[in-house]
Amino acid sequence: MKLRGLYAITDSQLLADGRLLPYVEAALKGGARLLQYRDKSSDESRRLREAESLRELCERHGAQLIINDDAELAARLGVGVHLGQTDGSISAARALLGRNALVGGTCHASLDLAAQAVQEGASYIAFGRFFNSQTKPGAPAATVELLEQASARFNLPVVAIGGVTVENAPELIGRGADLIAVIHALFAADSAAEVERRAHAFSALFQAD
Ligand SMILES: Cc1ncc(COP(=O)(O)OP(=O)(O)O)c(N)n1
Ligand SMILES: Cc1nc(C(=O)O)sc1CCOP(=O)(O)O
Ligand SMILES: [Mg+2]
Repeated sequence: MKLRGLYAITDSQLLADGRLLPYVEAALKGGARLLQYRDKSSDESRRLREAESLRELCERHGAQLIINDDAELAARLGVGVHLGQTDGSISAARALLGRNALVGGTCHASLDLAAQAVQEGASYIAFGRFFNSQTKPGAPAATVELLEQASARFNLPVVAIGGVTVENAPELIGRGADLIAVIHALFAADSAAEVERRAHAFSALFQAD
């Protein structure tokens, strides 16, 4: 499957109080191709329960689930993982999860980090942050030129993350982003219907080009 389109990422605060499953289902109905479960808590049993429910939703909607930070949980569920620079090695995750699993890596604004991720067996390389991020204001900044350089140099899907909105995403896609990873502009919404509308709007950007 070609990895291209909306990459939705969950947020524990925005999706608290019973919003996790209905809002995620709305994002999937709106066309999200990848879903990352990003929960920084240490409540293992809740994390397992939620991740299992998300896996079921993703299966139903033909999307792929990716667990943030936690290759062991990904292995337990038979899904993918996203790893940052301090979350363990991509090659170890690849060995654990097998050759068909999605293993993504954070490359910040560095082509050298991307080259290393590619060499270790990553499925995609993620760059950011491109705009001010409400979710992660301290993330190091990247420029859009990096997307062109990365897509010319590496034969892997390129993900753009950080402050992405429906308004600024077209530039990222135009410069080479295959996937746009979004938290706030997708899930900071008053209703599941609004999340679905936003997800459709993000997804439509990929049909236009
Ligand atoms: C698609 C995608 N890209 C980058 C990140 C950031 O990962 P990381 O640097 O490990 O930071 P945390 O998300 O763990 O806070 C990501 N999660 N997803
Ligand atoms: C989790 C994360 N990683 C980033 C990076 O630059 O590596 S930016 C970010 C937050 C993305 O959320 P929002 O769409 O709300 O800005
Ligand atoms: Mg991480």
